[in-house]
Amino acid sequence: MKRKDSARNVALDVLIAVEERGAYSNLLLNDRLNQSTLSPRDRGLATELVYGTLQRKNTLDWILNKLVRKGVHSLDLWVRHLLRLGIYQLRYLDRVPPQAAVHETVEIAKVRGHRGIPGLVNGVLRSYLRRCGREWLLPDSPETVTDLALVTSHPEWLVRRMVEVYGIKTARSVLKANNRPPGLSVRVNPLRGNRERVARLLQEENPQLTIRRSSVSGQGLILSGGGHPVSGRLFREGWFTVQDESSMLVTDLLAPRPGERVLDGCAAPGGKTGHLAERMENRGSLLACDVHPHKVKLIENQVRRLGLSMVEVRQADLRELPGTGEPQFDRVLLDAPCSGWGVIRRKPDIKWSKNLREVESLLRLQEQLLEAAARMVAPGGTLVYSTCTLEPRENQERMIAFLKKNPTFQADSTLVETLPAPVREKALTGDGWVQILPHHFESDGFFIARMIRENKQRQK
Ligand SMILES: C[S@@+](CC[C@H](N)C(=O)[O-])C[C@H]1O[C@@H](n2cnc3c(N)ncnc32)[C@H](O)[C@@H]1O
Repeated sequence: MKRKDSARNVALDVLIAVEERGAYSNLLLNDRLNQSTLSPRDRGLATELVYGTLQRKNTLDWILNKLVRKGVHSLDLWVRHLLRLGIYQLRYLDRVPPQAAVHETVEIAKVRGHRGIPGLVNGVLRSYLRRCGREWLLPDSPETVTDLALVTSHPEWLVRRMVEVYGIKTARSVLKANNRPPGLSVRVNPLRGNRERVARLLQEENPQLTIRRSSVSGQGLILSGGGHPVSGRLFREGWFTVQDESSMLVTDLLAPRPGERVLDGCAAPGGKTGHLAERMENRGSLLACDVHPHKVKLIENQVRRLGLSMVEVRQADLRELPGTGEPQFDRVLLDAPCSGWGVIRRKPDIKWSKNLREVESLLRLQEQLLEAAARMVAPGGTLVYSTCTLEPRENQERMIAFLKKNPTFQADSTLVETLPAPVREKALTGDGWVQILPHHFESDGFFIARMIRENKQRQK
């Protein structure tokens, strides 16, 4: 039988490939959707199935382990994913009638598997429906690590760490927020028009959109309610860029001015590079560097679309950039590679594919990158260090170690005055850094530290 290009088949292909190749779901899904002939509605369903199934893996497996005699891990990889997809629809997707979910899932099993598999799939899904009720109830307000891991569907090691760092109440809010769908926010390009004007034009181009102003960044708009702003003329012509609000705040806090010399040390795919150049009104010098050749092209694409001519894009390891050691930049941004625990709702595979050992290997790289970035900050200049993670060893503890080793830098005490009031109230930490958690503004979790280099070199 020929395989149908359906939303469920696409979702299944992606889920299998994520596990087999350890690749990111968002990239694979984009590729697979681009090759498919799915309608916009089915593309939406495939996307929801992929992210939802990855997000809820723990809870789905808990259910399946009660329904599959030898346990979910005794099944072939593709059958396991197909059953997760089936149960996900039955438990979480109100808009798919249960009979349709069972039928479609069994049809896929018939095409892909031998005789026994459709029967198994049919039996498991029907038995879930039959046994529905108290058996599948989970605590509303879980109190233990095990329950929290099951209810919010995260690995226990991550839940344990979140509870250790933030306490049970905040950890619960973070983990629940990780399961809510991410919003769509865009950054207005002030070189094209101000926020009010771009909001008006976007509304004209997409009448069904609801548009709100961001309370986190003055250039941000939050879009909801449908439409495809990214496929329209305004996007192509560089009037706006899709970017998370917390990520916008990073550049706001570096606050580069027109005419300055600025370095974006880990720049790809270029979200913040474009923002820096916009704030600099395309005047001065901005060097955007990234170590990966294929990612450098992404920065170039961004810069071109936004009509920014001031940016020099360079493929280089920041630690070996010619001129490292010369304090030549007024402002330096280090948006460091990190464990990404602040963006789990966008990339749910992070919680299954990474672990605490990975943090260990990142710590050394972050330290070296920060040392290299710091050497290039001119006296009196500003250094911003940011990550999209919630792990203190990559954030607060990194800062404490850095300031101890580099006494010519200090935390910028004026940060508090420059923060938007809602960020100051929710995300300013006692030691003067910003740690946005995903439930604060329904945006990405981000850590941001701003430091100033002394104007005179310290006498020994
Ligand atoms: C968090 S991402 C940067 C995101 C980017 N600032 C943005 O807003 O679009 C971290 C980046 O650091 C880059 N990177 C990792 N090691 C590096 C190194 N040694 N030198 C320069 N870039 C590096 C990675 O390729 C990755 O693109």
